[in-house]
Amino acid sequence: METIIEVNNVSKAFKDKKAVDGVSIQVEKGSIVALLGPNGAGKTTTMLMMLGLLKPTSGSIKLFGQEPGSTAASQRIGAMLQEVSVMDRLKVKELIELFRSYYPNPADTDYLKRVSGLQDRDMNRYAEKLSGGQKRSLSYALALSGDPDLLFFDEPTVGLDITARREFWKNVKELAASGKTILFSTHYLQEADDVAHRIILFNQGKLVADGTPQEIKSRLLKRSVSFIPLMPEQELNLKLNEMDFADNHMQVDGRVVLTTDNTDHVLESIFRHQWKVRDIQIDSGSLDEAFEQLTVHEKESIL
Ligand SMILES: Nc1ncnc2c1ncn2[C@@H]1O[C@H](COP(=O)(O)OP(=O)(O)OP(=O)(O)O)[C@@H](O)[C@H]1O
Repeated sequence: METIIEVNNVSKAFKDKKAVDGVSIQVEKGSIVALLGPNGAGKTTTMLMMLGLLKPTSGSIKLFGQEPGSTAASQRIGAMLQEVSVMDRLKVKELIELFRSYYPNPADTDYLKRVSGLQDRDMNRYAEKLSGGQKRSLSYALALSGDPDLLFFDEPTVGLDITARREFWKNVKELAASGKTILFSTHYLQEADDVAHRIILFNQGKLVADGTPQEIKSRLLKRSVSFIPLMPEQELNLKLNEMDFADNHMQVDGRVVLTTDNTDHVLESIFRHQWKVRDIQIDSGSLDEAFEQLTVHEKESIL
């Protein structure tokens, strides 16, 4: 596997505020990686350092083995950042041609039009006259204009309607399947889960989890086993206190609910010790709730 991005113990401080704190990341060719985290977690700052637009306070970053910001690295990357700022007094087609001219092997203009959803009529409009959604389409076309090997998208779907969002991710998956590497930031676990091969979870400048969506979800998700008890209160309490595999238990609407990492162990224990219960159910907690809880706890790590 070819390593495309290498981030080694990088920190970034703004005055006395540590925006990014000791982050290390390696990204392999052809992967789609989500930087996930709440507002202010350090995702954009990390991305700007990878792009060479901000210098780390400490640590090092390499793209394709080169310094971020170097010509060798810049010619192989494209980016769509949160702030869509386009040059005034240039028409859409002029901007696209200008960007294409920066790269040794630019993408075909018709391809850029097609994947970005820009219409023929948009090509002769001044960029500053475009709607918010159209500016984003232009920004996407510009990010792809150099046919880059590595793409950065900072919250790319904010403001897009459902159809545009679906189209965007379909195209991103095709890009990855053709060998491009994609890094995007998002606030939404669901979006990261739907699209990314790997999720890197940020909180308060730190990397708090890194794994496949399945791994991240199984770490975030607490499951529960619940049942209606058919034994006296005293016996039930005794049994609950002896149960090793549950993190905690509570009673809700006549049901006993045991929260656990391992429902198999809890079930096995219930059957082995012949608990008198009925209507056993297994449930998953809400992913969004778990994610929210994880990211509000300062410095908590699930690595
Ligand atoms: N230029 C700057 N000067 C001072 N502080 C900054 C600067 N840029 C970012 N920060 C601070 O660094 C922290 C991380 O910000 P960053 O924009 O990287 O987070 P984020 O995860 O991208 O958040 P969001 O999802 O809201 O974009 C925040 O506390 C932010 O206020």
